[in-house]
Amino acid sequence: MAAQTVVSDDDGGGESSDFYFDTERDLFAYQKAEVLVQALPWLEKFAGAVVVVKFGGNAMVDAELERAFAQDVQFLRRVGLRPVVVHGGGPQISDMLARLQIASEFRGGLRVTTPEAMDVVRMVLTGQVQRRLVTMLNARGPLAVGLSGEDAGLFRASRRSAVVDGVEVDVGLVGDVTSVDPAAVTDLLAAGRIPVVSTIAVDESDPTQILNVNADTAAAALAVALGAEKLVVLTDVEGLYAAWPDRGSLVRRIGAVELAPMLPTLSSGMVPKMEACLRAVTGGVGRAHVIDGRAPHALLLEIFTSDGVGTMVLPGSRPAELESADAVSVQTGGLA
Ligand SMILES: Nc1ncnc2c1ncn2[C@@H]1O[C@H](COP(=O)(O)OP(=O)(O)O)[C@@H](O)[C@H]1O
Ligand SMILES: CC(=O)N[C@@H](CCC(=O)OP(=O)(O)O)C(=O)O
Repeated sequence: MAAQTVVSDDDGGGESSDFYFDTERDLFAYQKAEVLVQALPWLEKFAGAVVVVKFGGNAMVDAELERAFAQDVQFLRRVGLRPVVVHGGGPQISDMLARLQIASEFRGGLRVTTPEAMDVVRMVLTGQVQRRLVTMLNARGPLAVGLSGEDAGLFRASRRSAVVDGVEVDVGLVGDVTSVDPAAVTDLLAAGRIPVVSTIAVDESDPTQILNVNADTAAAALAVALGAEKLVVLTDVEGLYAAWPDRGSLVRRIGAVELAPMLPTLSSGMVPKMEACLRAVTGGVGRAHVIDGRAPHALLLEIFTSDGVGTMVLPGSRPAELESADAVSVQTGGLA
């Protein structure tokens, strides 16, 4: 007689059952159901939770992935979470500036933004990227509504410079978010909508002037202002690497205490992302995550599986209580 596969299913509450499968088909069918069962404690834990999801321009690499992202966000909303999408669009802005033959450069990770470039930043973020995301999200129901940081005083910012080799350099119309009025977002959430936010800010010293702000830092500021349960940043790497670009050095969990001294050692795009995660968890957001937007459905895997994906940042120091809440162990007895 062929050996059976034994699956020991721990319900996370101390009870455990053994199931026996004679065929691979039976085992696969069980594993499909098991994915849903594993999601149960997370569905309970995150019922009604506000989750701010930052969708980076480099994660928007193809239409299929964008569709999968939209499905994930719809899924979160349909199962009772309250997702808020904050999007970037750096590469899309660079493409448009190149098409319009407007010179563009980054200094210290920030785009040097002339008044001419600022018009393009606003046009691409609010007029193109945000519109595309809203349309895609609404393919499964009219829930998404687009907002810019200009709307209802959402983001106010002060002008900032960049630091290059220890020297301050002027980067033009670039700001740091100094205050967030989340009322427009909370109104939409209360109405059951999915807010989709482009990160243009109004200059706090001149209400007629708009500023270009980094989308990671704006997403963190919004997550703090909303008292979000989670900030999830989707980008084009698996997460934070301790020894970039050594792929063996992926950091799965890190506390704010361990992350803070690491920031000066990081390079390029990871700096604003990890600063944003740090700002979020020190500002009261429960967890911040950096995950790979190139992997289809990474958002669902992060939120509804015990192991999650990518890098998780926790407030304080890295505690030991984080191992899986509902472990399921599979012992194969012949089918594997
Ligand atoms: N320590 C690190 N770990 C992971 N990625 C890093 C690290 N240091 C620099 N990076 C770079 O940061 C990039 C992500 O930032 P960025 O290109 O700004 O993405 P996004 O458009 O999603 O905001 C990665 O593709 C990688 O090249
Ligand atoms: C000041 C500054 O650099 N602003 C960014 C805003 C967009 C952004 O941050 O987009 P990603 O998340 O895709 O990188 C820019 O102009 O590219």
